Amino acid sequence: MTSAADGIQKLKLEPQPKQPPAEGLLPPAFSRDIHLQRALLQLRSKASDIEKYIYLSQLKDTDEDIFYKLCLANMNEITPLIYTPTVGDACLQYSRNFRRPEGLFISIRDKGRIGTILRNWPAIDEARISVVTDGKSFPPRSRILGLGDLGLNGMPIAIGKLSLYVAGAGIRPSSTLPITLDLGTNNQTFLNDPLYLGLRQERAPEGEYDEFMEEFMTEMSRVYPKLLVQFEDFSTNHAFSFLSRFRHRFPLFNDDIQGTGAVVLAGLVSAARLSPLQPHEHRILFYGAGSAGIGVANQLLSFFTLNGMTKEEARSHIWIVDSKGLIYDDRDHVAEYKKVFSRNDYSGPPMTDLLDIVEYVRPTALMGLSTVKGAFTEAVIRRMASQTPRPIIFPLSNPSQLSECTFSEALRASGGSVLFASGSPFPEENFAGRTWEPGQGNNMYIFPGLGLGSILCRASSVTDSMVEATAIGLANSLSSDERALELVYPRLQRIREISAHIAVRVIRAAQAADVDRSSELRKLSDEELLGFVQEKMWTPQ
Ligand SMILES: NC(=O)C1=CN([C@@H]2O[C@H](COP(=O)(O)OP(=O)(O)OC[C@H]3O[C@@H](n4cnc5c(N)ncnc54)[C@H](OP(=O)(O)O)[C@@H]3O)[C@@H](O)[C@H]2O)C=CC1
Ligand SMILES: CC(=O)C(=O)O
Ligand SMILES: [Mg+2]
Repeated sequence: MTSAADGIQKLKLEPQPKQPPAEGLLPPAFSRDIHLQRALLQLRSKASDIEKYIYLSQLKDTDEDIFYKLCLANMNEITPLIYTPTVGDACLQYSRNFRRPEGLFISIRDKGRIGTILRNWPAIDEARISVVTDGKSFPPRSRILGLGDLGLNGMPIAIGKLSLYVAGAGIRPSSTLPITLDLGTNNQTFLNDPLYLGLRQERAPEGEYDEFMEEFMTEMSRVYPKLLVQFEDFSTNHAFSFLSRFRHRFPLFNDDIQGTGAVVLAGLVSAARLSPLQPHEHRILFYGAGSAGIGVANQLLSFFTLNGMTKEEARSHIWIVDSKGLIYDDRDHVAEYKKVFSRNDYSGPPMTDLLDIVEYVRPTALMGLSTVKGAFTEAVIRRMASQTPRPIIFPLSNPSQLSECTFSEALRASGGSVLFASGSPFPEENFAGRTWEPGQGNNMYIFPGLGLGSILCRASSVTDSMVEATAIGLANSLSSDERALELVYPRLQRIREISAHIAVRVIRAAQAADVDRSSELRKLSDEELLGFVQEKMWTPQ
C-alpha cells in the first residue's frame, strides 16, 4: 500500500537531475521546441476552459519545464486558464476533477499535531513561499448562487497563485507550497456530495479556529524557518484579524488586503497621469467594503498621508459603500474595520442606490470590490462621465462573471473617456474607429515581486513600506509605448521584468525598515541588485 507521502513524492518536487532519457525511449524526431508547439495545439484543441485547466495541470505534473515555457510564451492566453476566471470553476469542481494531491491539507482534526503534518511535505528544505487559504470566500459567486463557502475546494486558488509566482517572478517550482486549511464547510451541497474531499462537518467555531491558527503559524515557523506566507481568500473578519495578529511575528502578508491595495494604488497613480487630477485630488468611491475594498482604501489612506495629507484630509477623499449602502456615522451596524472610513458629513436616511450615491459624492474614481455583477450600470457610468472628464472606473471583482461592468459597457457608456481596469481580463474593443486595450487590475502584478524580494532579502516581516514600494514600482514600470496607448497597467508579457524591478524596491524598503536578514545585499548598487535578482530567477530549461 502506498502512503499519502509516497503519493506526494511522485510530484517530483525535489530538484531532479536532468539527464537525457536512454536511447530508444523517445521517438527519433522528438524535439523539445516542436513539443512546445505540440503542447499549445493540444491545449487549444480542448473544448472548454476547464478542460484546458485540467490539461495544463497534467502538463505541469508531467513536464514542468514545458508547462512554464508555455506560460511564459503565452501569458495572455494561459493566465486566465490557470488563474482567474477559470480557477473559480476549478475550485467549484475540485473534488470532482481531483487527480492527485498537489499541496498540503491540514484539517481542524490535526490540531495538536500540525507540526508532524507539516514535516510530511517532501521538499521541506526547499520551501520558500506558501499560499495558505481556508477556502472561505473565493469565488464569492458561490454566495450569490447560495452555495456557501468552498471548504477544501479552495486548493486551486493556492496552486494558481503559486504557478504565477513561478511564471511571473521565477520562484523555483520546488520552493512553492500550497496549503489548504480544512476547518469544515457550511456548504450543504459539498457536505452531501460523495466526491467532496474535505471534512464532512460544519466550520469550526471561532475559539477553536483561533487556537488552530496559533498552532499552525507557530509550527510553520518552526518547520520552515525560511518560509514567507501569503494568506489568501480568508473571510473578511479572519483576514483582518489574522493579519494584525501574525504580521509582526512572522514573514507574511495578506494578498487580498495588501496585494490588492498595492495594485489599485498603482492603477490610481498611473490613471491619474492621464486625468487632469493628481492621485490625491481624486474623490474615490468604493463599492464593496470587504477585505479587498477596505484593504485598498487603507492603502490609499496611507499613501495620501505619507505624501503630506493629514489623516482627516485623506479620509475626506474616500467614500465606502457596503451591502447596506453608504457608510456614515449615524448608520447602525458598521463593522469595526470599516469605521475609519465612516463619513461625518452625511446624515439622513440610508443611501443605498449607487446612482444616488454617485450623484451625491460626485466621484472621479469608482472602485468595484463588491462581487455584484453589473452594479456599474450604464446610468452610473454615464453619470460619472458627465461629472469628470476622465472617469476612473475599476470593476475589480472576480471572476469575470462577477465584474461590476464589462470593458465594452464602460467604454461605450463613457464615450471612450473611461480609464478602465478590471480584476479579470476582458478582450480588446473596437470603438470610435480604434482598438482599445483594457487594463487588468489584479494583485497578480504585485505578489510575485513582493514574494521574490522578501525571500531574497530574507525579510523577517513584510512592512507597509515594502507593500507600498511594490505599488510605486508597478506604477513606474509602464514603457513609453504602453503610456502612449494610455494603458493603466503594463502588459502581462513583461511580468518577469516588472517583478524583478519590484523585487529590488521591496529589498530596498526592507533594508530601510531593518527587517532584511541578508546583509550582503546592502553592499550592492541598485544595478548590481537588479542583476542579482534576475540571476536568482528560475527559468524553465
Ligand atoms: N482584482 C483583484 O486583484 C482582487 C479582486 N478581489 C475581488 O473583490 C471582490 C470582493 O472580495 P472580498 O473583499 O474578499 O469579498 P467580501 O465578501 O469580503 O466583500 C464583499 C463586499 O461587497 C459588499 N457588497 C455585497 N453586496 C453588495 C451590494 N449589493 N452593494 C454594495 N456592496 C455590496 C459586501 O458588503 P457587506 O460588508 O455589507 O457584507 C462586502 O463589503 C471579490 O470578487 C474578489 O474576487 C479580491 C481581491 C483581489
Ligand atoms: C485576485 C484575488 O486575489 C481575488 O479575487 O481574491
Ligand atoms: Mg484573493
